[in-house]
Amino acid sequence: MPVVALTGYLGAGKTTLLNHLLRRPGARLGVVVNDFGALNVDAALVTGQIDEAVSISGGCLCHLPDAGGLEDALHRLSRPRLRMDAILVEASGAADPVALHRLIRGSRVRGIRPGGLVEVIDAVQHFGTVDHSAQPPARYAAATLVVINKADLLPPGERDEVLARIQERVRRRQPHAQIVISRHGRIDPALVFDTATDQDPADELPLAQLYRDQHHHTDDHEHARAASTALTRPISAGMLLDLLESPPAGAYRIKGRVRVYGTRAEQGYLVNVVGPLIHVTPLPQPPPVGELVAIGAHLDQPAAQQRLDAVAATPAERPDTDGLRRLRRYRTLST
Ligand SMILES: Nc1nc2c(ncn2[C@@H]2O[C@H](COP(=O)(O)OP(=O)(O)OP(=O)(O)O)[C@@H](O)[C@H]2O)c(=O)[nH]1
Repeated sequence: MPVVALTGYLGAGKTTLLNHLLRRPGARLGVVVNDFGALNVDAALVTGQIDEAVSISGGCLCHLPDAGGLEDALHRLSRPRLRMDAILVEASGAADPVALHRLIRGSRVRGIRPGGLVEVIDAVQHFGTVDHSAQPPARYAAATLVVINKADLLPPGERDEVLARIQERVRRRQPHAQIVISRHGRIDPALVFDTATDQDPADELPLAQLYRDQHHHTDDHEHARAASTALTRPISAGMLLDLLESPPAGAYRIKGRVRVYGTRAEQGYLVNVVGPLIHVTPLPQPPPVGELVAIGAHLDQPAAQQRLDAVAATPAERPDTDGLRRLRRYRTLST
């Protein structure tokens, strides 16, 4: 289960973005906030006790008093019976994103993985608040997805120039972050998490979810682009690692279920990439049919499709020792 940090300066639009994600039909989201007084999650989306990890219509809410509390909250929200699609941690405006990111990466809670850090920027206030020195703000170092919000409030004549300046400042600190522009935090939830539905089989293939994403035209946000391929045979561990370590241009997330030859038998793996974060988990059984999906707001779709198809079209015939060694570096214990 991905744990996604949601950060941004005071008033940038974190809660607005969180509410937008909570409105995603069918999403089961655990939400951790560290200052409930400042939280204004849509009342309609929240029921139950505030300081309990209670399942609610759109998600789950609990209170985070301190760093130790984060571990406890993640533990409670990651319980398998809650069947969460993701846990979102909304930091207070004063929180240090780099420290929060470190806490999530260092978590010892089983069954979770870092799902990226979404930094929300107020396009109007940016240069008057967080970015006023020669060096771009250190807080961007940990960002995987930067949402430049309140674009609607920029005067039309200045809009493009201001947005370009903010992007340039972010890129100087964090060249690999994916940057999207938004109004009222309306970003494609597919950039942040996958939504499983009760109709999906227990060993759900991401394609079903992708299909829903691509054919859900009533949404009020720009759609992320995606490329996917089915894997009918074991793939080369080396080619897989090349893909995960050097993703196609514009890819923000890569996910998949794959089969590779281990030294003794075929092994299945669940792979997840978010920005620079690579996560590999062994599956109890190799999947009969595997799959790879790449998603990104600015994905070069044809190039991504070619890369994924090339992996699918080069089935491995035997264990690839060097590839397996690289794979093991990322491998985490299955839970
Ligand atoms: N015009 C406009 N207003 C926005 C946009 N996004 C958020 N707002 C408004 O900005 C105000 C602050 O938004 P919040 O989502 O509460 O910001 P926050 O980052 O959670 O704030 P704190 O938790 O206090 O740090 C609210 O009044 C929102 O309605 C946007 O894109 N355009």
